[in-house]
Amino acid sequence: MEVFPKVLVLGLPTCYETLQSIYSHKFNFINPNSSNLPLHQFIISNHPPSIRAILCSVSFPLTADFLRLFPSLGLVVTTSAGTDHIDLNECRRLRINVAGAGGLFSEDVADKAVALLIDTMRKISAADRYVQTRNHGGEWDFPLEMEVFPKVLVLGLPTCYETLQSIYSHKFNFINPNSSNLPLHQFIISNHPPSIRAILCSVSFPLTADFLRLFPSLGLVVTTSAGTDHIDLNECRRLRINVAGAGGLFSEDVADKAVALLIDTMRKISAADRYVQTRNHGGEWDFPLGYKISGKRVGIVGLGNIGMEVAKRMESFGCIILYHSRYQKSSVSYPFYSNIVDLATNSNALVVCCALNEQTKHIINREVLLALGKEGFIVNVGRGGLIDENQLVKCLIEGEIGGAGLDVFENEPHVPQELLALDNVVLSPHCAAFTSESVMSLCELVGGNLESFFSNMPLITPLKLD
Ligand SMILES: O=CC(=O)O
Repeated sequence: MEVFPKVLVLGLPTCYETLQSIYSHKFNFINPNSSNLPLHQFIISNHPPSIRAILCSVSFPLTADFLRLFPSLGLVVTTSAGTDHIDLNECRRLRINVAGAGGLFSEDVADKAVALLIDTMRKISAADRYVQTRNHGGEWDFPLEMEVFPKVLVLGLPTCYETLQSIYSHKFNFINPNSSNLPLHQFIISNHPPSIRAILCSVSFPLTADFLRLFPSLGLVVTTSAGTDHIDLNECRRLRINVAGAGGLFSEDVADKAVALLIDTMRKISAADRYVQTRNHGGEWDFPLGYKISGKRVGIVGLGNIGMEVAKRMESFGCIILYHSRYQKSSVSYPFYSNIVDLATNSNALVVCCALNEQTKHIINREVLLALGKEGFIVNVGRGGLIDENQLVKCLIEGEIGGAGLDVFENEPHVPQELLALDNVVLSPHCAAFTSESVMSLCELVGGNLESFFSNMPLITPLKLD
């Protein structure tokens, strides 16, 4: 055999066994794997100056030092298309020829690339594992979502979510903790928090600083509300997380609801309904009188978009509008009260529709309620925390104010039990913003903000954070 040229085999190429069976009558393959000697000793024992060719796979790095062990080396043949495991500069310097697999594998590698892509996007292997390992007999519940869609974590199950999901699930991979039995924290961990770049939330989920910090790649919070008091905006600013809200989308709907609550409490609409529904004697009607709307002085707390819409509506009922706001507005002629107790003293009804923040928390306290008086009414469509709820309940029970229409509460979804027994109170489950129409518009707005964010375009309703 010594007459056949020596070929040193390194990294045991996949094709070696076949190659050997075909070519061993032409080449003397020197294979370190067939020996127990350490590689270096094996090479020395095979007289390196007699080796003129090396056959190698990608798994063996042919370094300059290694190549220099073979003073007669004239050829390196690698069984790969790539040659990054070979010091080509040294080959050039030592005039060693190099032969690779060229384009031999292109079609096979391309086939595999396509297979991997389809497998990851269509979850072929995951589906196989699912069928192999699932050991219960229930319905198939293999997820459709393709991981290539950007993930959007959904928190507080926004009212518009079902519609949004039906319209946008071909664009976003909505991750909804309510669809899982895992506790929230565990659900989040199982969804790889660094892969989550957007959160969609409702007012009912407090986005605290600690929570936001769970997501190192978070770039967007979209809330389905106009109010943003449930979000730590300072932390969003610090972490450079964009925030998009509903903007003025709901102003008319919320104003309609405020007017409805005011008229309901003053004219006792819900109470009248209860009276007719539950009265079980056949005698005369003896339902108590309500109050005329026209001519009443309506004090608006917070003359923003919603406040302006309430003012417009109540003016058309013949009411006189007064207001309290952070600043006096030069664009309106309604009397401005910088002191809210003075506003209450001069109003028959207060409609609370400002944002909740450190300055406005409990802006309606006992003093304001007493100033409003025994025939005064209050409506809250802002946030529960704007009113000191304990004091409100007390004043209602003690007859210190005439009645209240409440869409919001301090500790939602908790509603103080005492309120349920009162006939001069109208209650609503924080839904002033939502109508069939506004929910459709909200879906478009939320979807538009998500699309803008993921295509690096400006948000439609960005919140100014600085
Ligand atoms: O309360 C609802 C909202 O802020 O939009």
